[in-house]
Amino acid sequence: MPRVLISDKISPASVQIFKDRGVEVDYQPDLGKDRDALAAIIGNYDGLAIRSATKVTSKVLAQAGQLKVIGRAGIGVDNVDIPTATARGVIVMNTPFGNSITTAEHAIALLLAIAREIPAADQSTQAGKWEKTRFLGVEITGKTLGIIGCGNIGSIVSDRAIGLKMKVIAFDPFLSFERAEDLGVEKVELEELLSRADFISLHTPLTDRTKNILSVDNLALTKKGVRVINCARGGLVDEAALRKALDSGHVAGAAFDVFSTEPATENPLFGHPHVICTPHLGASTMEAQENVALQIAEQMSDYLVRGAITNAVNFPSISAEEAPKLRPFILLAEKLGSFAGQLTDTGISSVRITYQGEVAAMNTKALTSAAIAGLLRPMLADINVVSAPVVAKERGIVIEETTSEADSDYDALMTLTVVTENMERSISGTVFADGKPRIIDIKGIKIDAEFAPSMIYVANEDKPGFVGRFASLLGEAGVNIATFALGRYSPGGDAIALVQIDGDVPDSVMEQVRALPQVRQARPLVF
Ligand SMILES: NC(=O)C1=CN([C@@H]2O[C@H](COP(=O)(O)OP(=O)(O)OC[C@H]3O[C@@H](n4cnc5c(N)ncnc54)[C@H](O)[C@@H]3O)[C@@H](O)[C@H]2O)C=CC1
Ligand SMILES: O=C(O)C(=O)COP(=O)(O)O
Repeated sequence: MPRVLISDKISPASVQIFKDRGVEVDYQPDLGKDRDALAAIIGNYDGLAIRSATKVTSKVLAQAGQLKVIGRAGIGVDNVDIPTATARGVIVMNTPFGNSITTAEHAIALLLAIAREIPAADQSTQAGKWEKTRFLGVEITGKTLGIIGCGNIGSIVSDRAIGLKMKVIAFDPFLSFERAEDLGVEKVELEELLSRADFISLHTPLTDRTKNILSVDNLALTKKGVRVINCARGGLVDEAALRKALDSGHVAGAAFDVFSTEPATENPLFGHPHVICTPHLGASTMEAQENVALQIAEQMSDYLVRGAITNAVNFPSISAEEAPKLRPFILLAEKLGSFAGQLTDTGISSVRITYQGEVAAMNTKALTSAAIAGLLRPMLADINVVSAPVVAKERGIVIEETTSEADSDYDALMTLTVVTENMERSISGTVFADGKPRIIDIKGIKIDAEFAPSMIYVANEDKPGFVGRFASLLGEAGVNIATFALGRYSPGGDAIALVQIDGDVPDSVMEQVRALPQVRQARPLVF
């Protein structure tokens, strides 16, 4: 009988679901906080059910010899080392929608609480002070709410705020104008949001692009008297800079549920009279906890007992028989998607995926899902291969799939074309006999390169001198080139370089590369 450890405060209702489905359960809701204790016993379990307190690090995973599945009763899986879990063949599942309404309601509660200083007024009143003139709040009717990240939770917050007669503006590069119109929100750029919003509420995942999205510079662009609400992830706001802006009176208030270090026992925001803090309570309602607990217990049992995969963030739903043949193509699809996603900064209107040769006869639905998940992952919180097409559709992205078993230069060829408001870019790849995915064409330019953990993509003019100067720049910065692939349309025409490097490339070096006269675009890529 498979064994599952529950190491966080997940509703005990989940225990019965596991038992009813033939899974043995060990309910130790406080264990997750102690990484050493978790690492000491994790080797005995096939499944681990968690919320956000358990940190599933590579050290914990190294001891998890028989672990097959990690189930997150909630949305964010940033407390799980997913690359390591994936490398160890451990499926990571979440419950992408079970607590979104509850979290949106918490953001609205904080918005009202900070507008009327309810916690401070409560404390003062219960201390017998009756300070009626101290607490002069602001009305929210007619005020502008700026939503940063208008996905599941951001769109529910928008809906509730519109109900409260607020004007909602949203910055989200992946929000289509049609979807914004349906939601009744005005899609704007970040700078405009910062300059117009009376309240700002954050609802993005924490990624390289969203880290410190409210930085010292961006806070300086906000309207005097703005109030900031963060119910998404700590790290989206520079907390020290926000404290300074509160101290100077530029920012009138802040309400935070999440912090850059959790549990937050000390924080720059603590102690300010116009700050409200809650201890990561966004998802903490009876209803949401019941939803996510029952859902995760069902999903994990289905996998452990029947091999069915639902809501996995690191694997598509596929049967046991087709898995070995499909796996390298799933990897190819994810990487082609990831390549395109990392190069795309504006809203995507459509994606075309063409399968030629032997891949056309495979489970192209799973492959397309994997490609879309790879494409959207740089922008979306923990998107999974099952929900990727639905999420894309919700965002107004049209997906076209074409299959042709006719011969091409390759036994199997997959081409992904991304269309945005102002450009179209395609990339093709195949899987070689060694089982490794390879890039063979970018924007119609032939190239031959493997995907590597750290790469630099350059689009340039095919003029003498570029390769030498580019390589010298990297060399002078101590960046070692592992492989170097070049391609071009025609002599002197558009060209690309795809370079595999050891380690990361500093931003300053990328700036210098972009400044080379022949360079049109240069991006670091990670796979
Ligand atoms: N406080 C709490 O207890 C809870 C917090 N959360 C957190 O809330 C966040 C949002 O969750 P969902 O709405 O379910 O995620 P989602 O994936 O549905 O939405 C995220 C949105 O952020 C947008 N986005 C990504 N990068 C962006 C950027 N650079 N600038 C602007 N927008 C960007 C995406 O396009 C997407 O629409 C996650 O971080 C999640 O972990 C979720 C549940 C409970
Ligand atoms: O679902 C999420 O992303 C959350 O942040 C909720 O976290 P929690 O389960 O309350 O520890």
